[in-house]
Amino acid sequence: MGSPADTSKSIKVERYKRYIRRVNSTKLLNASSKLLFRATLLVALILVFLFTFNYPPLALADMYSTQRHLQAHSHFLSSGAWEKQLRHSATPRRPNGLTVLVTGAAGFVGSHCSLALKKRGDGVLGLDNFNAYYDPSLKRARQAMLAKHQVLIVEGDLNDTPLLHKLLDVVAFTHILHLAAQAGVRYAMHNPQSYVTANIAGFVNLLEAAKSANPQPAIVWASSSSVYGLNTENPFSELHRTDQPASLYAATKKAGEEIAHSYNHIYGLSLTGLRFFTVYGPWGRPDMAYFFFTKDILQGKSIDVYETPEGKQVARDFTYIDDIVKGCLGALDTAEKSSGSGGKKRGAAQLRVYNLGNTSPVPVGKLVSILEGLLNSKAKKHVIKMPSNDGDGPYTHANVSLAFRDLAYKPTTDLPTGLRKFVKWYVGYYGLQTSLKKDIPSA
Ligand SMILES: O=C(O)[C@H]1O[C@H](OP(=O)(O)OP(=O)(O)OC[C@H]2O[C@@H](n3ccc(=O)[nH]c3=O)[C@H](O)[C@@H]2O)[C@H](O)[C@@H](O)[C@@H]1O
Repeated sequence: MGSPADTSKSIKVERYKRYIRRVNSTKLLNASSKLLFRATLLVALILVFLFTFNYPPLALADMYSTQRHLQAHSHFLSSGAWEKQLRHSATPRRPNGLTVLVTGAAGFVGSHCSLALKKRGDGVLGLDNFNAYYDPSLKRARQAMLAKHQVLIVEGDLNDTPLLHKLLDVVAFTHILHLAAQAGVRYAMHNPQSYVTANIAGFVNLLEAAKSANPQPAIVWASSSSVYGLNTENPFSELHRTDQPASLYAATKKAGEEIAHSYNHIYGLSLTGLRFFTVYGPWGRPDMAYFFFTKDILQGKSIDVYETPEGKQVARDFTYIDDIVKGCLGALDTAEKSSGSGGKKRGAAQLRVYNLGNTSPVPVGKLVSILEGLLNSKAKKHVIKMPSNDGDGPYTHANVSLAFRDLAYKPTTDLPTGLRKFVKWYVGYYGLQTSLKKDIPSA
């Protein structure tokens, strides 16, 4: 046993040691928390740098797509109610009615077709990504118009694979009317990637989902008159060359036709491509000439009217929307079933391509003079040579005998009649009735 002095000394030594251990461990804690803090700061700085300076489009696009993905997934999770809404919209209200997924349903042709299908008792579910290629508020207005008719549009992208699979799982679609695309001939010079993303990757993604579905739906989709490219035979027939596209837009549509061939061949998907010829009408696309000419004429701004390098007028086979809708419905009604199921081909399936035009080309100068009459305003015309490198062609002219034979397609609206209907809608939609000096003359 030691003396009391020894004991007190050893207690003090022990207390000191504990003190030192505590100090050391606090130092260690401080050091590691400092390290942690610095690491967190570094990670945060790197993230801020990536998002803000380094890859803004990529990082933001990823963020938005993840957000949309999560939104879609949160729909999936609270799925009962959401799935019920999908099924309600997609259920036909007539015996043997079609069950159609319409992609691009908030678009020009998509909204008209969705409404026409719904009105005759078919089930329609829309899909649209509401992108900002042109004023999204017009797309929202079309969506609201469709909602009044119990057509639901799911907000989502063609490239969102889980979403597509989910939609095809929830509803046994008999048909897909695929109209979602990056449209516009000249914009391809400015944003080529958007054409590849929507018209090629998006189309393949849709076909992948459709081929795996059970039952496989039949697919009708929008190709374009622009696939005729440098073809000089006239009027354009489905038998003519389409291997000389004059724009990237045309090339992606032509690629779509070839991709359709391969999915038909490998998986037995029933596929019908429709080559639309410059579609116009109420609820149309603001990026198209007839639409922005109307706006500019009313605002007293000058318009560029193109002529060919040889000084000739350019002409288009302008086709009225109601005629195009009849062609789309005719194609859906005559589409045979896909032959495969669950990704396996069980036999040959239908593969078709049709022109849907008006069979009557009109020079752009004539389009302008019709608008001048309807708007009661003189256009400030600026006639210029067509920019040589923007993919534009001098004229289009459809031979529609195949569509007439197989789809009973027969266009009935001439340009003056169709433009009158467009202008009537335009002044109503934008609330301009009173600014026009006189009423739009009726037919
Ligand atoms: O037929 C088609 O498949 C294509 O029709 C239209 O393309 P486009 O015929 O070029 O339609 P607009 O851009 O409205 O041009 C119509 C006419 O006006 C002319 N134009 C265009 C713009 C302009 O400022 N001035 C002008 O005279 C064009 O050369 C063309 O002859 C659509 O924009 C495409 O999405 C569609 O695929």
